[in-house]
Amino acid sequence: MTQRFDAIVVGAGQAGPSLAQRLSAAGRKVALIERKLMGGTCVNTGCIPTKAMVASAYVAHTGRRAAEYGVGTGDITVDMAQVWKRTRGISERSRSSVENWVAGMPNVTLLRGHARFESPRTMRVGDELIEADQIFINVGGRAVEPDFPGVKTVPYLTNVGVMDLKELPDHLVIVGGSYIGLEFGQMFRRFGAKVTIVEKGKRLLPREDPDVSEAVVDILQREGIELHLGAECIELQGEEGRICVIAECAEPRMAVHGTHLLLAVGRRPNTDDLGLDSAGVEMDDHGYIVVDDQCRTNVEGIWAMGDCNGRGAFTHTSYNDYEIVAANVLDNELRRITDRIPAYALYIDPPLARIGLTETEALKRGYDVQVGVRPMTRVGRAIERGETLGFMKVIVDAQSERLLGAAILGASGDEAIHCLLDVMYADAPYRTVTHAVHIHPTIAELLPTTLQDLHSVAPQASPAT
Ligand SMILES: Cc1cc2nc3c(=O)[nH]c(=O)nc-3n(C[C@H](O)[C@H](O)[C@H](O)COP(=O)(O)OP(=O)(O)OC[C@H]3O[C@@H](n4cnc5c(N)ncnc54)[C@H](O)[C@@H]3O)c2cc1C
Ligand SMILES: NC(=O)c1ccc[n+]([C@@H]2O[C@H](COP(=O)([O-])OP(=O)(O)OC[C@H]3O[C@@H](n4cnc5c(N)ncnc54)[C@H](O)[C@@H]3O)[C@@H](O)[C@H]2O)c1
Repeated sequence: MTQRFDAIVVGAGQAGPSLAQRLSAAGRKVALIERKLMGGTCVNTGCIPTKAMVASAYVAHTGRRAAEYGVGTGDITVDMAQVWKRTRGISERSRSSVENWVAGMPNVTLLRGHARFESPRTMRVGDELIEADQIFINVGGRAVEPDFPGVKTVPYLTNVGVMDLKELPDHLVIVGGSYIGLEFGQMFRRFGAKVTIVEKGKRLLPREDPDVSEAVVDILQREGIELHLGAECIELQGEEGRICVIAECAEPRMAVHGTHLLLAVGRRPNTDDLGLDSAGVEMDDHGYIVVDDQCRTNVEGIWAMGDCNGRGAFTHTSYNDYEIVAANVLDNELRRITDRIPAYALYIDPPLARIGLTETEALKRGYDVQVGVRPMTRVGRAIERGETLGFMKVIVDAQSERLLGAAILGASGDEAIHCLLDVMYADAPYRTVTHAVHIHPTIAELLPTTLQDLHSVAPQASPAT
């Protein structure tokens, strides 16, 4: 017999539980379906555990520098089992709180299992058939497992397995030099492993301005991380404990031998086994569910939120998709994905925080670009903390006097950047910031000064991509 609900929410990641709660508060009878761990990627194998590990790595790194600050320590050692235990504890507490939250939601039935469409209004979860007029998909994604020659013969880790290592690898080789590759690369180096990162791009982080890429390379190399760029033709050989990553096409030819291999070459959506064909829901060539500005799919009554719609790849974008859907469906308030200003942080140390356009993008779009740059060596708080790597950079449109974007690669940049982001959301002139009096001594204190020191950038001086 088919069980009837008002709404089905598939996936308990960043959007699903919040939407289930709003629907339930509006008196709807809701089925929330989760096939694995409540809280999804961020809570279990993503942001939360990685940032907990980054925190351990930061302590190890700062401990090694303790004498600079006049603090004595013994030799710094890292107990990976304790790093793992702390990380898992933080992640598990977060998962429990999602579980308890959902368990306390009136009108919400949690079904554990894999959901698959049987028709546009019906889904199967194990032996149960359920139906609803509104279905909200929040199925997230997983690591791409690339078809490199030799990949089937070589043991490798993804973001899931690498977090479960309870012993330090001697030499971790990482393929992919973006968020996951760089965050894990720096943390394992700080834990004491030799780390090599192999990236197919000719420069690291090609979506960022070249000055940002160069500074990130400098930060990583200072810590002894080996980088190989332009490695487009990866081949794998070896066995447990003796792995070889080869790129004949790299110049010079590259062959790196390591003990462990992490593949961090991107994510793919969990849409291949969702029965979307049976519902007639359109996907793009990469399997992302095609949605409009309100997260609606091509099938009336079906929405897709979070990583699986390809319109964002972060926890905050998934959560914002929930807010957009809730506003449109329940509050009769028009909210749109395109109202969102790009914002993200790469959690190496110091972090790279980014909002809006890069300088390169702003020039390409024909803005009358002005840029202000301040090295962290000229930020008092960074000097006092002994963390002076990186710089802050603001990008302004001289015509409208609006902020177009910013990058802060520097201590606490991930926090400080929000005072610029909020001014962008307010659509206020950048002078709002230059006239603001910030607290001394903070990292954000120097943002008004950086904005008072703008210079024009001609299109021909556009940084090479
Ligand atoms: C290592 C790593 C670090 C990250 N760090 C950050 C960070 O610092 N900041 C940041 O903003 N983002 C970060 N991210 C990205 C962030 O984790 C994701 O963008 C976010 O979790 C996406 O949320 P979601 O709700 O779209 O999907 P998910 O959190 O992936 O949730 C989807 C849920 O759906 C379930 N599911 C899938 N298919 C089905 C089905 N058929 N039936 C039932 N259930 C199903 C899954 O089990 C999962 O629980 C990181 C990601 C990784 C991998
Ligand atoms: N701080 C954060 O917000 C954070 C942290 C971790 C992960 N994430 C999310 O997780 C997602 C996945 O991260 P990711 O780093 O795996 O993917 P990504 O898509 O950001 O980067 C993949 C990298 O692998 C490289 N690559 C791809 N194919 C390759 C090949 N054949 N050989 C060598 N290099 C190759 C790419 O050039 C790129 O640099 C991101 O989209 C991000 O949104 C976010």
